[in-house]
Amino acid sequence: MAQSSNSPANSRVTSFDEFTQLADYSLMDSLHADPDATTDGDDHRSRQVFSGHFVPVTPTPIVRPEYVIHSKTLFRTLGLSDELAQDKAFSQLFSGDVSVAKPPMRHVGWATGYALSIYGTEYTQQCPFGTGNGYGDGRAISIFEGVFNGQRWEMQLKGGGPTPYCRGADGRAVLRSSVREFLAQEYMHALGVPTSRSLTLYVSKTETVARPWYSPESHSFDPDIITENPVAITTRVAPSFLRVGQIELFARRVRSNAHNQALEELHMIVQHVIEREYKDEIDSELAFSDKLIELAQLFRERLTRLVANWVRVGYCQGNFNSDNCAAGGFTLDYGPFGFCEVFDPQFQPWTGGGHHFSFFNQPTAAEANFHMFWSAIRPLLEDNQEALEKLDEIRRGFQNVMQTQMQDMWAEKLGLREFDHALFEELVKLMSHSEVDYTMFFRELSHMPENVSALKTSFYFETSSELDEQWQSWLGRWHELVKTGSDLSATAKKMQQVNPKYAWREWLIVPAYQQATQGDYSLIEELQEVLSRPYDEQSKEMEVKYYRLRPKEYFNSGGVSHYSCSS
Ligand SMILES: Nc1ncnc2c1ncn2[C@@H]1O[C@H](COP(=O)(O)OP(=O)(O)OP(=O)(O)O)[C@@H](O)[C@H]1O
Ligand SMILES: [Mg+2]
Repeated sequence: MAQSSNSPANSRVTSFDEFTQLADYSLMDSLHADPDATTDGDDHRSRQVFSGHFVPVTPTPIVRPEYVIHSKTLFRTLGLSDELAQDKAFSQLFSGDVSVAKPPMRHVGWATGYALSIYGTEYTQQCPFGTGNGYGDGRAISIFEGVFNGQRWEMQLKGGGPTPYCRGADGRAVLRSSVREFLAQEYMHALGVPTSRSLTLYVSKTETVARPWYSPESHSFDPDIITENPVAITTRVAPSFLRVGQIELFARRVRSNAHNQALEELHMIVQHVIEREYKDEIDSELAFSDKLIELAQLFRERLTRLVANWVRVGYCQGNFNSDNCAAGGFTLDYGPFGFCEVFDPQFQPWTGGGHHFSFFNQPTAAEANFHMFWSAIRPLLEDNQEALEKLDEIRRGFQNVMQTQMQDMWAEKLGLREFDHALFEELVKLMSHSEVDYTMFFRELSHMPENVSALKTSFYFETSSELDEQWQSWLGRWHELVKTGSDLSATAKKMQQVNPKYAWREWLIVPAYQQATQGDYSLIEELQEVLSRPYDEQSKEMEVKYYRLRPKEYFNSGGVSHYSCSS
């Protein structure tokens, strides 16, 4: 990738001063700031934001911050030395105190507004003003945009205090959800699934907020107690945090003729999406209408591939609304997520999510988001019938492309050259009947067993001899098909590269954030380590500890098998 002309090469950044030198706001400066905002960003009250692409706002630092963890992997990618994570000024900055910033870095961060569509239906009720003008980053504040080794990244605090979009809430995130988000982002990256990344995590030693949650050993569906939780700030990093909902917000303003710059602001934000997320793939010489066609094509490709990847690794985004759908086609918002343990196509860990966002419904949820994206960029082509037709064709083709991505993914997971419909249908039935552990089952299958007995370590349910026979015959047919590919050991090896050994198991994450509340971060570190190499066999000790079926007591267990989004 080309080195940006005004950024120094940063082979290794060892000091805070060097870090701040990498700030570069040239792209975001091309956008409109909210004309009603104070320039020093100190207005944190919930209010309507009528125009502009972002609101300058300062974060509110957490009180007495303490370092918990940083991502060594991401630090390496960015060229930051590990020591920086515990540097005084760096720690202050990423626990919300932007006053330490030195030019060219700025003392003010920014939050963005976005619209919300749930499963393709537009909502404004979530906005306290009923207009949609008060909905957006309520507790996410970007504080840095810069170029690291030629690549542009944005850094965003989550839990950095209220913004005008806070809707009267505290703008905070609790330690529990911050630990989950921190670990899950890096786990997804290690699995090879496009995602926002984790930079750092700091917790307050004294500041707490109250949230509904589950009492110990609760079987309640909804939270049954209110608990005080330490507040924390995780910083996430991505090429941008532009969401489908953001493009929608500007398109809605065009439709309602909200102000006379509405169409221009929509144009600008879409141009910005191209610049930030698709620059390397879209020829800058193309006419804008052709760029839009390319953008739609590329986003469809990324989104369908993303969702196929989610299903491959057992990930469920329990609230896949357009405001949680990154325009760059990567995973965003690790609140209502979970990973499927006991195989269930309708798995949905988030109690507020409903069936439509369950595990196997994700392709349909993605299509609804793509639909909103398509209808949001359409006004930009209104005077170009030919381009509109091309765009509509891309929209119509979503389902086919999605299906192909899913079938290719299943074929890969099963070590087959081609997807086999009958074999797959039968497998889904058997996996459901035997209540298999999704991750362990495919991992065991990657060792090419001839006999069903070898798969039973992944079963939660004692199978009948009849079911065993069905498995045996399925295995026979599978082996026949596998044989038509390359040699068995090469296939096994390939399968082990798409079927992870180490899964996200919520009951193994819970103790990590609980111990962190007591100031012990060792389990978080251990999890970071195990989850950074999910396809490797790792040590016997790690296998015994982490390659395990979920124990009985964690079924139907509030905060473990299901949870509300009290984050
Ligand atoms: N404690 C809070 N204070 C202010 N706003 C909040 C708070 N919790 C959630 N929100 C806002 O409510 C909306 C819905 O919450 P949701 O859980 O999807 O988001 P999130 O997890 O905070 O954000 P993101 O999508 O940025 O990861 C978001 O716009 C979010 O900014
Ligand atoms: Mg969200």
